[in-house]
Amino acid sequence: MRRKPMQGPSSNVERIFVSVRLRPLNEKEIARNDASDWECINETTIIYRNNLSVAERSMYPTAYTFDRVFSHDCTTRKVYEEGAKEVALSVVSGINSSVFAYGQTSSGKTYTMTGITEYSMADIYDYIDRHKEREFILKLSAMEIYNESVRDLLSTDSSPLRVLDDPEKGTIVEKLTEETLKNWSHFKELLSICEAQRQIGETSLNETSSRSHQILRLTMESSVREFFGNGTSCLAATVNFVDLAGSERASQALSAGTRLKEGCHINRSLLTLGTVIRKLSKGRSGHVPYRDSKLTRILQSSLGGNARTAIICTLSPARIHVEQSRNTLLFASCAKEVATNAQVNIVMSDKALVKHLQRELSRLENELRSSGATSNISDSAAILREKDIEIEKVI
Ligand SMILES: Nc1ncnc2c1ncn2[C@@H]1O[C@H](COP(=O)(O)OP(=O)(O)OP(=O)(O)O)[C@@H](O)[C@H]1O
Repeated sequence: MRRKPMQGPSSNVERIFVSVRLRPLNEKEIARNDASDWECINETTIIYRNNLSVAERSMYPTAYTFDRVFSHDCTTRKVYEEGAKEVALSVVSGINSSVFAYGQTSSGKTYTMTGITEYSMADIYDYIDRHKEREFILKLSAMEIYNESVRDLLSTDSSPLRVLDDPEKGTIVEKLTEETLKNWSHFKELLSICEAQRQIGETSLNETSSRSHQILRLTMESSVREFFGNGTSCLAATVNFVDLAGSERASQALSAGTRLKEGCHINRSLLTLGTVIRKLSKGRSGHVPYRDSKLTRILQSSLGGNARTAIICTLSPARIHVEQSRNTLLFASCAKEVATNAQVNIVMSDKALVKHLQRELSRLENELRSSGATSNISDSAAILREKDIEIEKVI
């Protein structure tokens, strides 16, 4: 069955929802007597508490405001409820969405995204339970971008996958496994496969530091049960859960050899992500270099395209990381200026499309008859001819 995505009636320009999550000092930092320099003073503002020198004061702000900030004692449940849920659950209404975690190594990206992915999935299953009148199909794929090469996290074959441009679907990852989810435990089983496959490296900053970008992608299709499989139209959308690798400089992680090479690639992808976000934050004029990295190519529609997007920027409170924390907040400040334009995605089967076009055809015929006007007759006849040709093409 050839399927044609159609734009739904609702289209919605909105900004990326940006939040900041401050983690508590960890045991090592406490043992080192590290000071905690950042404080969330209300639900939207985070401040730098340490005294700035005169020179610093002219260079750095002391207060930063976002859609939401989460202090060190906030639970991941709260971060999900107030920083990601609305965006992630758009998928049930046929709207593409993405939730990203951005921040330096050991700032809490994986900690945050693991919780958010599970809470979102639990809510999606809950939604399915409450909508017995609809039939749902959930498909999961998972990929890792490591040293600018894309790997399937649901396959034991670790050969790199090609990223291609498809005229209908946009950027696609060739041969990426897409598992149809049977139930919650199947989902958990697939998650543990991903976890085992993900490249784990050890750096001086975070003992289980992830050196790769991970994208978990859930595709959800749904249609009214009565008409399911009858060539009717359905809602279809994807939600991406993106756990980025650490944004720190390779040198700060005392990297060498392999780690250094990884660091460069990680930074190249994140550098491009930063450039794309910076360009988009200044409006849409000029070239946006999505194609300069695999990460931005694959996530292009989530960055200023047909998707709702939430970014959670994770922050270490320790004084030693102040430079990285400021970089993260700078990225977050740019991201909150970026607008996306999410639409409801209705996928039509050929049969449904023919029906839709036939209805359109008779609507135009009626309009033509009732108007009785002669001046527009040739235009209208041309439109009808076009519709006829379209119908012939899909039959
Ligand atoms: N908000 C938090 N509360 C308690 N512990 C946290 C919090 N955030 C992170 N941690 C702990 O800090 C450590 C580092 O977190 P995590 O692995 O999520 O960092 P990361 O940003 O994903 O790092 P990397 O980029 O290296 O993957 C983990 O042991 C995690 O359990």
